[in-house]
Amino acid sequence: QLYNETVAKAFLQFYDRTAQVVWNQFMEAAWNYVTNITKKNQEEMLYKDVEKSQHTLYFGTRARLFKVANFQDSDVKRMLSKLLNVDKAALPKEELREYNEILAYMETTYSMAQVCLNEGPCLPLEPDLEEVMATSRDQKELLWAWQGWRDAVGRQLRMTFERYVQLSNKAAKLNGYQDMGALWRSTYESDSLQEDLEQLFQELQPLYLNLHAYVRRALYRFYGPELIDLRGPIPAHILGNMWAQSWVNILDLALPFPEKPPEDITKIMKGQHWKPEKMFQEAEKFFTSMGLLSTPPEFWENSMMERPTDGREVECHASAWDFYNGKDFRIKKCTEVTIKDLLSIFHQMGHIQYFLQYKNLSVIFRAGANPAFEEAVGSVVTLSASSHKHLLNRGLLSQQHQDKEEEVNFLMSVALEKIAFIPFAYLMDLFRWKVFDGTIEKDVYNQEWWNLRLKYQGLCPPIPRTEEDFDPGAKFHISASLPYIRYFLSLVLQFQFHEALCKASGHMGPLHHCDIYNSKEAGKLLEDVLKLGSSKPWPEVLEKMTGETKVSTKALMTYFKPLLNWLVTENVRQGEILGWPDFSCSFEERE
Ligand SMILES: O=C(CCC(O)(O)[C@H](Cc1ccccc1)NC(=O)c1ccccc1)N[C@@H](Cc1ccccc1)C(=O)O
Ligand SMILES: [Zn+2]
Repeated sequence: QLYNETVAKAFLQFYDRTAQVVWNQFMEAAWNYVTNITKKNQEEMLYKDVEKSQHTLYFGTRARLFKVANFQDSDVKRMLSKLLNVDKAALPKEELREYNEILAYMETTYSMAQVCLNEGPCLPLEPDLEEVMATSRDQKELLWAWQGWRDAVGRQLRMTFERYVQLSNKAAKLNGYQDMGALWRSTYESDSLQEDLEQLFQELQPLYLNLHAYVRRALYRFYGPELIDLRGPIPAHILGNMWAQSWVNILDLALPFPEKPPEDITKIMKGQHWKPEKMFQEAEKFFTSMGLLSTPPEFWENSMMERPTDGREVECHASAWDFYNGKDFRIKKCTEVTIKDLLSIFHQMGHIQYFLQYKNLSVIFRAGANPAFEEAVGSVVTLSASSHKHLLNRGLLSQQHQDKEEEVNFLMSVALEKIAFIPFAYLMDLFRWKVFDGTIEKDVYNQEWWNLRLKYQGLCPPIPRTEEDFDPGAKFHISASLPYIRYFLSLVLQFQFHEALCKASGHMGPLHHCDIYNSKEAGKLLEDVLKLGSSKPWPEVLEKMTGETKVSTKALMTYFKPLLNWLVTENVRQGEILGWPDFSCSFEERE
């Protein structure tokens, strides 16, 4: 019959050839916009976005005509099924234009926002406000930055976000989904995703609750009873991060053995005159040391490695870019010379490596096995890169070995980054899924956000919040309409990958001692997984890497076992209460 498998193959080749051109043009226009935010560049990007949507819709509607049921080739069937979801391209022309303008407005408001001192300079988020949140120990100054950022971003986005939700759900329904949350979850090709996620979260609760109780005690020692209730939630502005998603910046207040502080790697990097380019070279070297692919010249010519000094407005939130021509790959980052930014560059270079490995696939398959795989690749490398063994080997540490107490200090620093992150990464999309499915209605957005922040993270706002505020909008991914559950899943996956890659590299001994640098065996295992892109269902890809078909918290628990033992002992010794039975967020100065 007319639309048979042979025709389908020709149809898909035609799609592939045209998509590369249309997507490349859109990526160029989007890049020009985020690295030079002007009205003209926004218009150009919106125009290219419409062209991309027209292309998507043309092929999406025609893909539907094929009766794939009796097709033989599984790749052809998988490619056609991926074309069926046209996302926002399903919207009528006028509403698509409005939707794209809303997306650009929200992301630009976030990227351009600043908080101004009474008389004097206005501070952007990166690096200034993040620096205040990381280093200030004056809770009034922390409150100034925390509240100022939410006034400058969240409050501005509130109304627009309501319209964004309507149009998102309309687009989702036009694609056959209940709401946009259902469309986002469909990328994981699992009919038990939400239950599986809840299970993973429950397995990790003991670790988080012990860390939360221990950190609350440390903050109590420093800020006193007027700020901290030892049986209650922790105020969200004193955890070293604008969103309290990572607590590593208050390691100095929470160090298990303060008489054995870790070396300050940022200071060592500055002492060795590290520059952003060297940081990118260091990250690339890690991948090539494993026999993986190096970056092409275009990467070094076209990336934006530092915030421009010519007055251009840019989006500083780091990202990696595939220009879908098999040659042009870039990172955009406002790099500062710090260990935090070095590890962030490893994460971005992980995205680049994925691009390089799957660049010869059809554009339809040029994505991760699932979005969590994309995020886990770079993060798994940071687990090795931040190990004592690796930093010593790369000349970023001088102390030869760690004793037991220094090891606990090290594991605490990793836990303040990774374990503190668990409930935050989980609730980000719990919130948005409920907003999309209508469980959370627009007149209670902010109080429902803080209900989730209390329930999952055990946090309180430092000052009363109202429905004039829109605190979720103060986080990049919500202003940029970027799903977040990928980071929760990536957190578990990266330890599962780490265990598999360490085993392949022949590592013996504790998981947190492993460094896969220079391991060609680990590189081969990673390469075989990355070059599949999204051509196979992700459980098959996971099995290829780890031998398991299910995401498992076992490796993560193994990695942190020594720390959990120490934490439980310490919390029992202090008589800590796990959790926050005093659940009220009281604001008056405690008597
Ligand atoms: O947002 C990021 C890093 C940026 C990114 O690499 O994940 C970036 C996000 C982004 C930005 C703009 C447009 C699209 C996505 N993702 C990528 O650059 C990316 C992702 C998939 C494929 C290709 C590129 N990390 C998250 C979570 C995180 C990750 C790792 C450590 C700490 C925290 C955060 O900061 O809250
Ligand atoms: Zn990422």
